[in-house]
Amino acid sequence: MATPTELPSERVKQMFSWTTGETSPPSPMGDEKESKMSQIQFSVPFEKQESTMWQKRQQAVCVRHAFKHYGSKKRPNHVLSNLNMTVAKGTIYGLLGASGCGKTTLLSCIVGRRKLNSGEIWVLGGKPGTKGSGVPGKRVGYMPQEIALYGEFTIKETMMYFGWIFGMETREIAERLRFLLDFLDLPSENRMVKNLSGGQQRRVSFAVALMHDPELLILDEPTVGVDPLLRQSIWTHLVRITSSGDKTVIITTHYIEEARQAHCIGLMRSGRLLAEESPQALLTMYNCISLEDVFLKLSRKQGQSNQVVELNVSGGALGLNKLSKREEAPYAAEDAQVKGLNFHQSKEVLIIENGASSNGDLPGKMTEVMTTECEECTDCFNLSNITSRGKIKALIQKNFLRMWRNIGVMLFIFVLPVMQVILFCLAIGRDPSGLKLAIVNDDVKVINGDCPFNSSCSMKNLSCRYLHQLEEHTIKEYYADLTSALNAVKEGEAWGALYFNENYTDSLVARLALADTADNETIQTSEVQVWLDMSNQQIGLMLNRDIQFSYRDFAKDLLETCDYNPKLGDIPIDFMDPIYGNKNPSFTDFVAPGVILTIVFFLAVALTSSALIVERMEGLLDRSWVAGVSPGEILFSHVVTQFVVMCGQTALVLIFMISVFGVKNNGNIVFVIMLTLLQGLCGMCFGFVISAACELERNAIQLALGSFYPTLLLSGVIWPIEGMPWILRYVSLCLPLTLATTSLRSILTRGWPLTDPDVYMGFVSTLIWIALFLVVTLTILKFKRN
Ligand SMILES: Nc1ncnc2c1ncn2[C@@H]1O[C@H](COP(=O)(O)OP(=O)(O)OP(=O)(O)O)[C@@H](O)[C@H]1O
Repeated sequence: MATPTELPSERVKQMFSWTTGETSPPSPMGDEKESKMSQIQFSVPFEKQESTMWQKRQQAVCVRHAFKHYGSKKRPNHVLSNLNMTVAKGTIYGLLGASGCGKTTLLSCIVGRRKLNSGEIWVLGGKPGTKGSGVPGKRVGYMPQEIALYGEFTIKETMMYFGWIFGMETREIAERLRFLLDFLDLPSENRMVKNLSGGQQRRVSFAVALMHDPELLILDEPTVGVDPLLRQSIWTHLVRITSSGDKTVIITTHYIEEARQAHCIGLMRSGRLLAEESPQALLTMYNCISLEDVFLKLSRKQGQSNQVVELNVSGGALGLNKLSKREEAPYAAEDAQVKGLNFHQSKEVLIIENGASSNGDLPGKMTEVMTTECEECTDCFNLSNITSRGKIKALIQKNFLRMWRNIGVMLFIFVLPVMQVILFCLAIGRDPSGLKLAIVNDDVKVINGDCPFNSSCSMKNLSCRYLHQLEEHTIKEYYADLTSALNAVKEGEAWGALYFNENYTDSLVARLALADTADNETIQTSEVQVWLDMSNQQIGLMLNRDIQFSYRDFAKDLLETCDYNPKLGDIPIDFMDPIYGNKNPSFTDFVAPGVILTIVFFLAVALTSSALIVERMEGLLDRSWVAGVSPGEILFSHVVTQFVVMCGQTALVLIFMISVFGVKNNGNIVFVIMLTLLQGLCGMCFGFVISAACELERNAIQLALGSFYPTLLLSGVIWPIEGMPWILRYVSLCLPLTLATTSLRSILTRGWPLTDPDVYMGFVSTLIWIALFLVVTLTILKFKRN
């Protein structure tokens, strides 16, 4: 591009006549810029020109009246304020500005990662994010400021991953990799990214952006941490790829002087472009010897006059306009000094190898003309679609590799569920044993714990015969008197005290003989008196049950040995064989179905809840999105990976529960497996919701952990929901684990088939929850992407 000093008078005249309508409009980029220069130099008042759709589409990037703020509408942080930018095709555009002035924000809007609050952006003839625009997608190569690489990948795997996402063939990727390794002086392709130095990692990140040879290369500080020689060779490469005219580069850098090699420089401050010129033009216009001085001059000027020299393209004519104070409100309080630029670094002298770049000439060439003015640009480009299979392959392989390379994750996936099952089966549901009972037996003299009795039809020492039945779970300790026995219970040395009075055997025989004619005293003295510590419900109820059942067994045994019908000793209720379960039901069998589902559900939640967050925080999600990966594809790849993991987890959990620890399964194992897998998927989808909703990993962990207990308590896993207040019962039914637990319990303990409502409702509710979670996740991801 011609610099102002080089502008021939004829050309200026031509431009002047264009503004007054004497000639047809010249080419958009060159003439807009030249018009601006002429306005500066010759103070010619330009009339407003409308920037046509045609003109906007001719540029590689065209930004008009861009406004962008972060934060709420009430307290917005304005980052872009009426910014206009024009990047011609086939040029290198250096975007310079102090730290925090909005460069990254502008770039993320250009690549379609963020949306403007108002204004418009045209990239390669289309609007980013619209169907068919190819942006985000493979038309753009984006190197974000952060490293944004998978640390556990080798350089080769990194290239394969992004190459497949861009739809490249493996062979093509390998060839490109060889070139990039050599060009960027990278170490062996088998080195892990996390083991590379910071500078090497940045170069790998740069290589990823170059990988697919995109039409538009957007580089956010690519030369940070790169030595001067390599930095120069990067610039030389950029100049080379743009020289053909069909590749464009936008680059931000804090090394201001290196930007001399750009064809055009945009000086940005406080969300606007102060100038947009070729380096040579800037130096001449502001009479400076370095770009750094130009920037300082412009910034000081802006601060001193409290006016912004703004690139105003409203209506299409570029010009440096003075804004009124009112318009300048966002800047009024801002310090006039330049903030944060690394000026000390930019002093470095660079060897300009390429003449074309140093003299400021633009090698830009106008490519195909877009004549249709379709806003959504659906049919504007006939791009070959990016192979979805390649993307899915890349995403799935990435998920597996990340898991495989992380020992902690592998242990979490396969060892933790087994440990949980083993601990559950060993620690929960077994009857307590070795419970001490303090016994005072005034009926029989007990010496050294020996309480003698005759097991034939004898009516002697019946207290000892009864105590013999009370063998299970208990340890009997004999005390001399009732006071010391009760003290033992009070002090926690025994769980209960049993007292037999001195006439116990005689009174019991009399009671049996006299039946309904027995007097109260006989009845009273024939009773065993029991004091239990009921502070522990499980132990108290079990001892209560054992003491009663032992009496029944003792009475039946006595009657039988004396040739009476033993049934006379039983209560007149006959409990037949249970229809489901057994006469002595196990708590383990009751809890096991819920525990199986809880383990699989929450392991999946834990595994996925931070998956997207970690990628998002490391900038990886952004990079994948800019490369054209959709939220749906990301979710799908996680679903596939998780499903494989869940198959392994389900197999381990069921094998240990059913085969090793003997939890009863009276139903069809296929339905047991299916329901467990579905619950795993449901947990995974819940994890996605958390992952999509939370910005920070710690919030995700808090939410996942926070949801664990309420779900466990309310889902009828450890206590029947019939015991809850009725409102809670309804809440419980609305949770993802409740109906599934009931369903699995019905299959395992009752052996019910899928046609039973109790069973199929578990499947139906799980499927509904999966769909709901997926919809919510996709909605959040899409919302956040916008
Ligand atoms: N996600 C975000 N939420 C809120 N504010 C943000 C966000 N991203 C950036 N900002 C703010 O927007 C302003 C511009 O940030 P941006 O990253 O675009 O600057 P930059 O010019 O690229 O800076 P640097 O050169 O240091 O990278 C800063 O004040 C920053 O704090």
